[in-house]
Amino acid sequence: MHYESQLASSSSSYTLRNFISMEQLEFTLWSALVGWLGLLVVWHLRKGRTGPQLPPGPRGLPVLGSLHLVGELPHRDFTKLADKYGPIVHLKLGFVHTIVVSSPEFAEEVLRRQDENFSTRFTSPKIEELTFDGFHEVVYAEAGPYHKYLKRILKEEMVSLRAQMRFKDSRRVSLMETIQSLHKKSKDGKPVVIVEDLMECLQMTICRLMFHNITNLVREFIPVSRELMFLASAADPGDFMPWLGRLDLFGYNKRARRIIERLDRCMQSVIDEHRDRIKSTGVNQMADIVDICLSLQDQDGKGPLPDGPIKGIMADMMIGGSETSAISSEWALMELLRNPHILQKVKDEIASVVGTERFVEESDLPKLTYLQQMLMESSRLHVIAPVLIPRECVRDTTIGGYHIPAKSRIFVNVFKIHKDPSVWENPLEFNPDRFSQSNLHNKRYDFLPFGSGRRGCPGMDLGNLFVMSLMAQLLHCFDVELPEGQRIEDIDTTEVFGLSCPMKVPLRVVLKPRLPSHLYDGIQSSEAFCASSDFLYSVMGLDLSIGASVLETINLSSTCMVYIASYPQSWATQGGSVPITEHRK
Ligand code: HEM
Repeated sequence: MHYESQLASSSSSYTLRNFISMEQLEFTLWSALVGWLGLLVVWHLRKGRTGPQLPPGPRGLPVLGSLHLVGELPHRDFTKLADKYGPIVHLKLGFVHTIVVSSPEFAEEVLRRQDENFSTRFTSPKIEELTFDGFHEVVYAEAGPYHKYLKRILKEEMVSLRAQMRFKDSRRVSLMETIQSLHKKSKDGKPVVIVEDLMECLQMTICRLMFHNITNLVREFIPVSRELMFLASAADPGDFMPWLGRLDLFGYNKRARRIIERLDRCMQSVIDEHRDRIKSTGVNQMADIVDICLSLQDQDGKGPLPDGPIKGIMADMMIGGSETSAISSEWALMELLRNPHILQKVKDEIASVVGTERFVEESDLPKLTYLQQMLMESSRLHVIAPVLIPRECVRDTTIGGYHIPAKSRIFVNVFKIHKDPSVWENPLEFNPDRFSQSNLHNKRYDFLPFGSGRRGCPGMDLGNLFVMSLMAQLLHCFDVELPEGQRIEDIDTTEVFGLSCPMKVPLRVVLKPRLPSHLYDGIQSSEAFCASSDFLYSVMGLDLSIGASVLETINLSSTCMVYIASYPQSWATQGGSVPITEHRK
């Protein structure tokens, strides 16, 4: 009994002692936690006061951040934010730090001074699908030696004016086919959705530049690459909440995989066909871009440019080259319809240079300075990539004294810069004269239709050439009018956001031929062109570029050149130019 009561009392006193110590322990732990949190808050506040802060911007909601502030036209929403918070804005889009710069000064900081910090693109599971044999094409390639090499090949060997000299006839035949087809359509006087014809013209041109005359593949290639364009620009929840990317809620990753497989098959057969032809004839005629790419490989397909990147280059050409130029032309046409006095001035200029007894030649283009000014003005008001293609910051840095965390997504709001009243007088007015020789000024980052820096557009020269020739030929061959009953004020000038920004309601126009009918009737068909050029290639072994030397004399006019020369786009900033031949060894 004694033993039992002793045990009972000892056990109860043990339990009590134990309880008290637990309470003390808990108290101590809580005090430590509160103290630690307090210290953390003080440290954070002090850090905030002394270190650089994030740029100003909206606070955002939990999880979503400020996604609700960005709608279908992000460049317009970013512009509203810039009006409220200033030329550099920070917002969280989902879980992603997002920085929008909207002044020439901050654009220069991103595109030139800190180009290296902002030279990569963000990736997502969808973008990871967009590879060929595991190789990215230029647009999404990670910044580094591979991107630099591929881009240099694309620019110097394929899309520069020098490289394009050999493809003059391919360009001409597609353009003249379009004129012929528009001429037929014009006969019934019905309106045409002009961007569709322009797009087809450019896609055919690019296919011909790339693989000369494999017509059946061209037909397959065009719809597939359209789907690729859509997928590349489609916004996905995974872009803002990275863990959602793998769930593939909208099925984009799967679609991207499928489309790349199709495109890959299509391009591989083009490459194989070219390789077989070169093997069987023992000569690479350098007749198209695939031939040029294959010249960088040895007979077994090895060398610095395997098949994967060649397919990437073809995808870049198709995506980068066709839609951008077609849409630029559509916007320019729209502005001309809204400004008949400017349209008349452009037509007068073309007539004075070309006359009325022949079509426009590429050698006429440098003389069409007012047309060039008009196109530059149109690309100022209607930017094809209003926030460029977003980049990612590779390391912590500062802009204008503000902290920019590594992995932030960066948008350069060219849309706003191009309409900044402190840079452009009456910015909303369509006035080609602001690009005339006498009005040129030396500011570099207030006009960025092709972006700039390491990620700037490599196809600027070719894009300009496409748009110039299309517009010159179209305006020379046809009087372009609005359909009967449609007033200028009825034109809907809203845009759709995407990889490029087309008109929401495509422009419909009525075309009336202006030249003598025998000219349209005499347009050579593509079959005739292919037959004659094939004959030259295969029988006589002639390189058509010899006969296509007109482009040697083509330089954009001095107006354009001053601007382009002032583009900080140079390869010098990318580590100098290693001669391409070194990569061929
Ligand atoms: C009027 C025609 C064109 C316009 C307005 C245009 C515009 C642009 C813009 C704004 C960018 C983003 C630049 C940046 O982020 O700084 C870009 C990138 C690019 N463009 Fe173009 N472009 C045109 C024609 C072409 C053509 C003909 C090609 C053909 C090869 C091309 C290929 C590319 C490529 C590969 C990139 C990605 C560059 C990189 O990430 O390094 N573009 N373009």
